[in-house]
Amino acid sequence: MSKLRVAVLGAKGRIGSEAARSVEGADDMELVAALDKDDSLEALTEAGAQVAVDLTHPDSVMGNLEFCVGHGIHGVVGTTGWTDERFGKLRTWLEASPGTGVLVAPNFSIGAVLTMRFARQAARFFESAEVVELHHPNKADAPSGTATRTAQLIAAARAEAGCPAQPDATTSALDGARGADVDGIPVHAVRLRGLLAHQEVLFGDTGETLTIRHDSLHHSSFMPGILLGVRRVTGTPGLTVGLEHFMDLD
Ligand SMILES: NC(=O)C1=CN([C@@H]2O[C@H](COP(=O)(O)OP(=O)(O)OC[C@H]3O[C@@H](n4cnc5c(N)ncnc54)[C@H](OP(=O)(O)O)[C@@H]3O)[C@@H](O)[C@H]2O)C=CC1
Ligand SMILES: O=C(O)C1=N[C@H](C(=O)O)C[C@H](O)C1
Repeated sequence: MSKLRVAVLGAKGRIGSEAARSVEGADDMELVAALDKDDSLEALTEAGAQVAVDLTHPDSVMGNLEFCVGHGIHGVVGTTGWTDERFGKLRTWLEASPGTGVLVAPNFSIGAVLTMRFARQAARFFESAEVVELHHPNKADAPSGTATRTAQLIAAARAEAGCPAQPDATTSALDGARGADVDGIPVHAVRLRGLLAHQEVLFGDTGETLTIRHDSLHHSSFMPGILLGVRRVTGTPGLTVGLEHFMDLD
């Protein structure tokens, strides 16, 4: 069987360089392009790339995707910075390119995906919920894409179950002391040398708390998820948000 022709965008970056090595090491894939900032996207079509893995920067990802989708190249996207407006644009491009698929995954690590799933399950049983994400200090965005998604999932599960707003008697606070408000869930971002990517989801109710913690200790934690995304996206036209849709969890 012929190998999947895969390109990596952001191939000199922390995660992109690891992804390029993983694609090269996969028996069913061929790394046909490894591009970084200022490289021409035309190299993707010249190389006949079928899938582009984007691990670049929130400022770059939309331009890359407009090109890829416009040329029928499937996308596997780990880059953060997603908003409803950005998803809207991507959907429009995909509608004009039927057959092309894009996976946007806030986190490719299996443990982080499961953390989000468990947090969603737990959300309706506790009065209070907060998210703390901890990352290396070179990270451009805060809060992390994973923490934002986790908070959105918790908030949606609580709304669906008819949970009231959570208690918080704060009437005076320094700016930022209660974190960012993501759909009513406080999200706190720590940036600390020595860390990679970590998250705690805290739930509390009368007399008990539940903490779900996940730690990515090396960029290798994201690789099985990226390779899974590449294998599945070619048969999944349109937009898929979250690796869980490719993990047969239900
Ligand atoms: N979903 C997931 O599981 C994960 C997602 N991420 C996300 O991936 C992104 C990258 O993270 P990280 O590797 O730490 O960041 P890095 O800054 O180490 O790497 C990004 C690389 O992309 C390059 N780049 C910027 N613009 C373009 C462009 N238009 N085309 C090609 N390359 C470009 C950068 O070049 P230059 O430095 O010159 O700007 C840099 O080499 C972030 O958004 C991060 O949050 C990270 C880990 C896991
Ligand atoms: O920038 C990172 O490093 C990471 N970014 C992603 C995010 O913002 O959630 C995924 C992971 O946390 C690593």
